[in-house]
Amino acid sequence: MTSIVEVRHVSKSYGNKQALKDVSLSIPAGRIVGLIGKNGMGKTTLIKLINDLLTIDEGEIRIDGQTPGTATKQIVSYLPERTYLDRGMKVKDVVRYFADFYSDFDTEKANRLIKELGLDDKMKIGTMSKGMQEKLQLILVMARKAKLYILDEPLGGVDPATRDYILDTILSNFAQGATVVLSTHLIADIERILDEVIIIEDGEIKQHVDADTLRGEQNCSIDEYFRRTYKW
Ligand SMILES: Nc1ncnc2c1ncn2[C@@H]1O[C@H](COP(=O)(O)OP(=O)(O)OP(=O)(O)O)[C@@H](O)[C@H]1O
Repeated sequence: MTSIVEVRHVSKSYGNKQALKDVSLSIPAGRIVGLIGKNGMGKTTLIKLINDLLTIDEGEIRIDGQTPGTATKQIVSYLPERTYLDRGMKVKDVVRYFADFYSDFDTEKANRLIKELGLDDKMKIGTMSKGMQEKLQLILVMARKAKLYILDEPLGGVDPATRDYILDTILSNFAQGATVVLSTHLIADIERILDEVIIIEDGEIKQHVDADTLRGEQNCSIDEYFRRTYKW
């Protein structure tokens, strides 16, 4: 299987806090991969390195064979942990902005999802709740025809009833053959969509397994296994 993300012996520190310790992993193309770990374990740091938002101390990363940078940003659609949308803009203006900025952005799809998820395109970002802003951000990210979608805590501020809807939106909207990496500590909610699970603890990769294999071997859900093994 060809891999879309290769991380080789990557370490990263903030001052004297080592956030990632000699991390190596390979993510095959076409899979939905969960990056699972408790708060502060290094998920966002790894995701930011993949997105060229932080510099690597040691090791190397390749996205579709290339070092993270301008070229990889063309093929990676990234949902950051925090909302970054301009509060003064209306939903429809943000959609236009994305369409101008990304050549792979599908305006029709974005507008359809905005309707489906019950958002009003005339609303100003600043008047929307945090959960509504998160939904909009996810729509914008999923409306790109990217090779790789990286979603940092996509369910963060969304109510439980909406989570399934969001997951279905992810499932039914990523481009054919693309890869989705999503980070979360809410395993129970997302495990049904995962092909692979990467467990990160204290900046180290503890396990990288096929979701069905893990469930079969352990005879329980990934959520149960994770709670039992990592004292969740
Ligand atoms: N800018 C920073 N300066 C100093 N330490 C940082 C900084 N950003 C992260 N850290 C530390 O690095 C470690 C990993 O943080 P990171 O944000 O990658 O974790 P995470 O798994 O994404 O957590 P969460 O689920 O809470 O978002 C934590 O101990 C955190 O305190």
